[in-house]
Amino acid sequence: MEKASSISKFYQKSREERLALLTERAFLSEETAKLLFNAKGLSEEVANHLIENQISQFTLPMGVALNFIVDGEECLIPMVTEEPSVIAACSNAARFTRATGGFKTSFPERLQTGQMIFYNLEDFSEGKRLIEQRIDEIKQLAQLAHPSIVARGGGLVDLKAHIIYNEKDQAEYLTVYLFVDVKEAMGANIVNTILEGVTPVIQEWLRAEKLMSILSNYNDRALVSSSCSIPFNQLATKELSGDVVAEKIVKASHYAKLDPYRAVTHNKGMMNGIDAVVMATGNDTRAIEAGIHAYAAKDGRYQGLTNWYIDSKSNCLIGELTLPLLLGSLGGAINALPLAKASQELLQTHDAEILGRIICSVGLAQNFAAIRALVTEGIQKGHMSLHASALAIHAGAVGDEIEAIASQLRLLERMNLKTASDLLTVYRQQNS
Ligand SMILES: CC(C)(COP(=O)([O-])OP(=O)([O-])OC[C@H]1O[C@@H](n2cnc3c(N)ncnc32)[C@H](O)[C@@H]1OP(=O)([O-])[O-])[C@@H](O)C(=O)NCCC(=O)NCCSC(=O)C[C@@](C)(O)CC(=O)[O-]
Ligand SMILES: NC(=O)C1=CN([C@@H]2O[C@H](COP(=O)(O)OP(=O)(O)OC[C@H]3O[C@@H](n4cnc5c(N)ncnc54)[C@H](OP(=O)(O)O)[C@@H]3O)[C@@H](O)[C@H]2O)C=CC1
Repeated sequence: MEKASSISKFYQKSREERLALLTERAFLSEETAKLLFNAKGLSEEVANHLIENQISQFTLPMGVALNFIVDGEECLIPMVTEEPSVIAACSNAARFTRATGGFKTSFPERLQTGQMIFYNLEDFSEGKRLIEQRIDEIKQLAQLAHPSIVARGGGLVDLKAHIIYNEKDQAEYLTVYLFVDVKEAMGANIVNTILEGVTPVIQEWLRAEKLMSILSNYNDRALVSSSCSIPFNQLATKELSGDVVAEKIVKASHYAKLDPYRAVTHNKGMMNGIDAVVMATGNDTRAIEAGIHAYAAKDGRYQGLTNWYIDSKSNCLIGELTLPLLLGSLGGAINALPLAKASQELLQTHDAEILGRIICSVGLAQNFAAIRALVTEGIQKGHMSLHASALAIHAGAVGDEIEAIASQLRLLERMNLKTASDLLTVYRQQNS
């Protein structure tokens, strides 16, 4: 069967049928499908050795978003999240892009950043000049500090020295930034190892005090971009024509550049998708979140990160997103988490750069889904109908009761815990 990520009404199938379909379409081996079907959490020793003071395991649901084409490749998106409607929205959004070939990405460079911070220099400008004149020596020091990453074709690629001024505009620190090709890793440990090897020598050169050496999660030397185009005729609703919906989406994207109150929620919607895939692939969600939100404030004001505009020649709505995304396909906890490797199989890639391209596309799709709903029917219709099951469970429904109560909740004008509990009481009386 052709390897297509578009599988209609996938959500109406059982978990077993879904996994069988993904195996049939060669997105999963039989063995990995079995692992996913039977997964009951980490082994005791893994859980006990991954973190400190371990007392239990906290599991979250794992799903898959459909309909994605990224750089011409059909791919399924594993997502770990507790939030209803995120995966449905992501799948729905990707559907809109298929007619024009899905998402196209670019990833010009992927360098991890580290910084060494010095103070109490005699002459800050002289110190800066000294660093700039001895770049080759610093590269050799970096290679000595971590020879194996150089053997893998990586290592220190670039560096810069900046004088950091204080509020009184006085030179107070000299910071040396290193930019390292960390190959398939996210590279925090790699860069920190290089920094600890290089810093003492540079400190001697500068005859300065060292404040600290640490990688930076502000990865502006690992910027990935994704874009998509959606024909107006796909955007029409019962009430609004496609071009009007397109214009409202453009306005929603523009407004998120002007008002931080909206920008934060706009980006949170995008992060619903990004975090879910970062988590599913065993990557460091905190590092990714910190870097992306900092990048959203790069121009001095926190802004929405997606750009939506109209191409009147093609009558399409165009979406673009550029993000700092430095993920690993190995290293950290990735190799210790069996489902992280299963996620790579689903994504059909073990390449950290391609993972970044896909995740950027997921962020763009997730944002489209949210703002399209917001400027048309509103978010509650889709979101709450999928939230109904969570409400039914919260009310105490189990087994068949969950869908029985959820389907009744979806018919109501408003649903909440009280209506769910009342429905469950009646349902149990009728079925006892
Ligand atoms: C929820 C939908 C998709 C329904 O939208 P719909 O048009 O009623 O869905 P449909 O029944 O026509 O189905 C369309 C496709 O959606 C998917 N889909 C549809 N239903 C399911 C389901 N149960 N399970 C899995 N997938 C589902 C599926 O791919 C389906 O294709 P098909 O299988 O029919 O070929 C739509 O209303 C929507 O996208 N709403 C947006 C909801 C959203 O964005 N949720 C994210 C969390 S809220 C959030 O992001 C925070 C926010 C909003 O504040 C961000 C911000 O402010 O920017
Ligand atoms: N602020 C932050 O974000 C921080 C994050 N961390 C944590 O650091 C971890 C990530 O650091 P990272 O350096 O990626 O982790 P690891 O040190 O776990 O993985 C990198 C190592 O993997 C080995 N390796 C094997 N094949 C490759 C390959 N193809 N490309 C690159 N490396 C390869 C290399 O070791 P060798 O060459 O010796 O075989 C390399 O040093 C995460 O757990 C993160 O949470 C830690 C500190 C701060």
